[in-house]
Amino acid sequence: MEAPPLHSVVREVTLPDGVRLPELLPRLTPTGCWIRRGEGIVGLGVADGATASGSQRFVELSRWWEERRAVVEEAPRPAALEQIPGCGPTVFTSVTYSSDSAHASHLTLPEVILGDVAGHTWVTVTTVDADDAVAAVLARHGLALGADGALTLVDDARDSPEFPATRLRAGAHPTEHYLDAVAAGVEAIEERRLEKLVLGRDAVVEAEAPMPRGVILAGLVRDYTDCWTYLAGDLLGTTPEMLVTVRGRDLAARVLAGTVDGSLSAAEAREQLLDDVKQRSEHEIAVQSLLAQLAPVVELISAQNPPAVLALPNVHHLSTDVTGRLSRTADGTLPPALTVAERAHPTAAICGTPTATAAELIAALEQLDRGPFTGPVGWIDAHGNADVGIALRGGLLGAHDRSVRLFAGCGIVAGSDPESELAETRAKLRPMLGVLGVED
Ligand SMILES: C=C(O[C@@H]1C=C(C(=O)O)C=C[C@H]1O)C(=O)O
Repeated sequence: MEAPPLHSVVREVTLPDGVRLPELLPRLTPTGCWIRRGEGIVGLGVADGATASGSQRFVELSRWWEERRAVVEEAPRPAALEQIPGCGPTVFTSVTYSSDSAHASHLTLPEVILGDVAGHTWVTVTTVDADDAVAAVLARHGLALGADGALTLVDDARDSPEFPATRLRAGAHPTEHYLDAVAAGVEAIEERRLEKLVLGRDAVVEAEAPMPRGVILAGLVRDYTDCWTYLAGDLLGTTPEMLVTVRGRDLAARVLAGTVDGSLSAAEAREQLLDDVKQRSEHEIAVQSLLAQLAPVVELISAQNPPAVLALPNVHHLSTDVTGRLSRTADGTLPPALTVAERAHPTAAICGTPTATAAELIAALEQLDRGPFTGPVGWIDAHGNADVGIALRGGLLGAHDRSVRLFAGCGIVAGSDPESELAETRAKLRPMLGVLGVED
């Protein structure tokens, strides 16, 4: 059966009270979010969507959006907004790290998307029902649009909701399990079974009442300006690592591997990252894995060399930006963003080298369903532009948003010390623990 068309309208607006999008977040209940350095998009409600699992999850999701975006009937867009990526119907997506996960991978097309990019603020309204008026859709999300383009909040939620009391409890395993897993990983590397693997662990934060998603996101946006703050389905966090950005034929990525604590000064961090053989080789493995995996879909690709140091409030990372140009497929089209993401995933930054050996050992040692953690997360618009990050420094909300399962992991190479790696996972949990008001 042919999919019914999607109807979409884009309007240039001023946001309520003339604020920027991040300031509006605490007063919204978003279903999708992607913000960095104060700019991005926030989705409200769900117009349509798809889920998939197993080894064909990328293919199934990608096919669904290719079919859906082909039947979008869009009202003429204001000229100033024609070229803005993420404007118009856009899906938020989260794909699981492993094909074995019990969690679903999904695409979510919000009914309303508020955008604030490059000095433009707009609203995209997408419906399946052609008779669903823009005003009625906006009203469902507490918004009203004046004739002058001023967007207002109808129920006037001036103040952010109270954040409930929270507490931290252990995840699937006690921390000793993580120390043992790292020690076993180092042993496997010393036996030359593999070069590198990434081991993760989880922790759970419970709340006395539902935690307002908009407040969590606003906190992450405020504290981690240089990261991409995301929400897709029940997954939210703030990631510094970009799996793949697609703008037309242009592709970009940011590879991170090699980490020291954020309490070090810039000079100390540079010395311990740039001048350290172990950190540099761990980083190089991750960069090379991405370049090799993307080779079949690019005609040009290059990596920054030497790497830079990315300073975040909680950690410093070795960081390499990659840029390239996508190859056209046999029929002259460009590969869809999710196909490119599937190629790139999993990089050695979140899995290891060789990939298959590392993936097997991760499953055996972590004993954790990572779900969407370390999987692709981001958005894809109807022109095929996309930002797909790696889901790090985040967690998965539980029933009624009264709990969140957090995840953090570390790259293990020859000579890695279990206690230091455990400390590194603590540092990587800090963005979420901070905004959830929990002390580790
Ligand atoms: C796995 C995580 O981070 C990854 C591991 C890194 C490392 O070991 O140095 C650095 C960045 C990420 O690629 C995480 O944040 O949970």
